Amino acid sequence: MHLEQPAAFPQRHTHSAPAAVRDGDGARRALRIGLGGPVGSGKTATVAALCRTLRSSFSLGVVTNDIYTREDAAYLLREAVLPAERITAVETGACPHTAIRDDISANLEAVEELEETTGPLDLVLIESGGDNLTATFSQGLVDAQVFVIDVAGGDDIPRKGGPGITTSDLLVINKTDLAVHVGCDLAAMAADAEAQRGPLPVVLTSLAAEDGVAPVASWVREKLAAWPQPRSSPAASRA
Ligand SMILES: Nc1nc2c(ncn2[C@@H]2O[C@H](COP(=O)(O)OP(=O)(O)OP(=O)(O)O)[C@@H](O)[C@H]2O)c(=O)[nH]1
Repeated sequence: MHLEQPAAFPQRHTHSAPAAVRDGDGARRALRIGLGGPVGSGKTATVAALCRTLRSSFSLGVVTNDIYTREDAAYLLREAVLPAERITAVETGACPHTAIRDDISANLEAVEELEETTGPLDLVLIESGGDNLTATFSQGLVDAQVFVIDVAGGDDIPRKGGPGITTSDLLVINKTDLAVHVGCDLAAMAADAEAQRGPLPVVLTSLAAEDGVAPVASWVREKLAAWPQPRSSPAASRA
């Protein structure tokens, strides 16, 4: 889904960081993808579905962010989407965006520890706590970011803009199965999103459907294919 970029299209400031794929020892590090978006839009459900879809092909790790709890990590552990040692939680104790943008040290530590203890990993998914439309990840923390909104939040959300909607590397409009129940015009919502994003991709998902995460998984596979260095053995990440 693409439209030509409007003349007044805002400058991107959160796009993929240049690939710094080697750590201090010259070893390859995992691709880091951040998932942000409003409360309840389906971030954890997307992470869970991505793990189930990709875990047989890639070596995965997950870092979740919650304000006061470890609920998202607990959910992923209960669902056994990955072995327990591959899922870790950061309690932000403040607005979620602080920990993914302003002071990323706790998240960076969590990612690095995951890689040290369970690596080499191909991909680390970092889920932000639910926040508003302004929350984006620091380029120092992630290589690419996905912004998840949902139809139940209102079909005018793409028109409201904000950096997650206009500049994320992938915009996911989730819960399309609910569109009919909340009177959402999916085509208009997608068109508004495309108008805001110019050439940046938008996908529609329903995680209630079997393999509903497929469009996001395809995008992640493309990112992984473009990530330098050979893949490590996927066997260790199988749940
Ligand atoms: N009908 C429907 N429900 C969904 C879909 N995706 C997620 N949900 C449900 O929406 C609720 C919230 O999903 P989560 O994945 O926890 O949302 P989240 O963005 O991680 O929420 P926070 O971490 O609290 O911000 C859960 O009850 C999910 O089962 C979908 O595509 N369709």
